[in-house]
Amino acid sequence: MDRILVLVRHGQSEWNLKNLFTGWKDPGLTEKGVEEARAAGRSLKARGLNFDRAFTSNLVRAQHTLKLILSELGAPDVPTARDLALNERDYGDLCGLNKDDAREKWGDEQVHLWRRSYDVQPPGGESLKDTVARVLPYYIQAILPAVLRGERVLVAAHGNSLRALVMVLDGLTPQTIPSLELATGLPLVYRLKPDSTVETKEILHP
Ligand SMILES: O=C(O)[C@@H](CO)OP(=O)(O)O
Repeated sequence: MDRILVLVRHGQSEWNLKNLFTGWKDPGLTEKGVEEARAAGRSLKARGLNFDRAFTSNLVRAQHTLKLILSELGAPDVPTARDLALNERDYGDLCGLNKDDAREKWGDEQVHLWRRSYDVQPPGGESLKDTVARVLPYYIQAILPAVLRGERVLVAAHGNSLRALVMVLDGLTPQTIPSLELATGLPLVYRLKPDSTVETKEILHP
């Protein structure tokens, strides 16, 4: 039985392009983001992958990415669940600020801690640890059972909600997680063992 789990970060958003902290704000994809999502669909197709079930967040950039991928695969009607458990990390008071302006104001090191550390919370927002605490229960209750039933599952979500998931899947630690960056629109293809650990992982480049 195949236990396929594919994770894709949404394509470039309007606020990624403007270099703004985004979090739970809801900008759409740029033209480049649309093209990245289509390219992700094409690489999944070229790899012979199709899906029985999909999961996404309640933010449009992830939903639109999923829609474009499924349309490239010629499978627009794959049953899809949307849940805010998969939303981007809430960046709190940083939302809408330019990341370079934030570095000028608070320094590179502090901004890096807010963006990439495991447990430093941005003001009013969620740390990655907080994000893991909502993504992981949803993964265990909703996503993993489908994968273990043999359904091929696609998850279209966000940089930090997926870093939370990859941290668990890849067994990364609070010390090693800061160096994990997920590119927009690059599918991570996991094949799981029956005990839900990772058998193989592959990154699909266009
Ligand atoms: O702004 C955000 O919400 C995220 C993702 O774009 O940014 P970062 O990569 O800094 O965590």
